[in-house]
Amino acid sequence: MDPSAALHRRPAGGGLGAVSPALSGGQARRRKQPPRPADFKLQVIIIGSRGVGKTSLMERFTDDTFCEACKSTCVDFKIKTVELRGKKIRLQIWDTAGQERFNSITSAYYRSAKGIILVYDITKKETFDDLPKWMKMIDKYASEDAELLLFAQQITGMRFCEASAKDNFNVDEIFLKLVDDILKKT
Ligand SMILES: Nc1nc2c(ncn2[C@@H]2O[C@H](COP(=O)(O)OP(=O)(O)OP(=O)(O)O)[C@@H](O)[C@H]2O)c(=O)[nH]1
Repeated sequence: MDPSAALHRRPAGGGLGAVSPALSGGQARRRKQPPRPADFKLQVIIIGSRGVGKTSLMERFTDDTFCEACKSTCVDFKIKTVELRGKKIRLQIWDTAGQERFNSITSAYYRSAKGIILVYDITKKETFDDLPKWMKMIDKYASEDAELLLFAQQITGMRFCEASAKDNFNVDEIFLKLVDDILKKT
């Protein structure tokens, strides 16, 4: 089941904020309001070579945690809801494997992504040298209107962001910038 489906289910019989006429005023006031449903659901995918910090980036953003020795990922996702431009946006963030042998699995997640974060590690030149390979994957599998954000280095036509999942530096800003750019297009 798509885990995002539950969020869009409205309460039966009356929509947002409706209370049963059988409840007295006091009871109605005490009753917890259902959370406002999200205005948008967006999928963001994080790609890049092995060990560049994709999982760390996702976990810092979604759970505000940092793992010193993360296990290598195949595919995983986390949810985070953010508010931006007066809209509530439910982000489904997909963390993918850096290992090439998983490309046939991870490529299936590109198509539905509205935002792509391509990560490399400024201390590992080989992860920079791999960028053309990732760009080819994007060209081949991603939607043409997906917003792309390169994480750590200036490349013509893309924005530049440096961040650290460990020090919690710039992580929220990166995700919110990407979502803001997606919203501007909707
Ligand atoms: N010092 C430092 N280490 C980091 C940072 N981000 C991640 N790491 C470390 O780098 C290692 C790899 O991080 P991961 O988040 O697992 O990398 P990944 O890109 O998801 O790896 P794969 O799933 O194998 O592709 C881990 O040991 C992290 O603790 C950072 O900002 N600073």
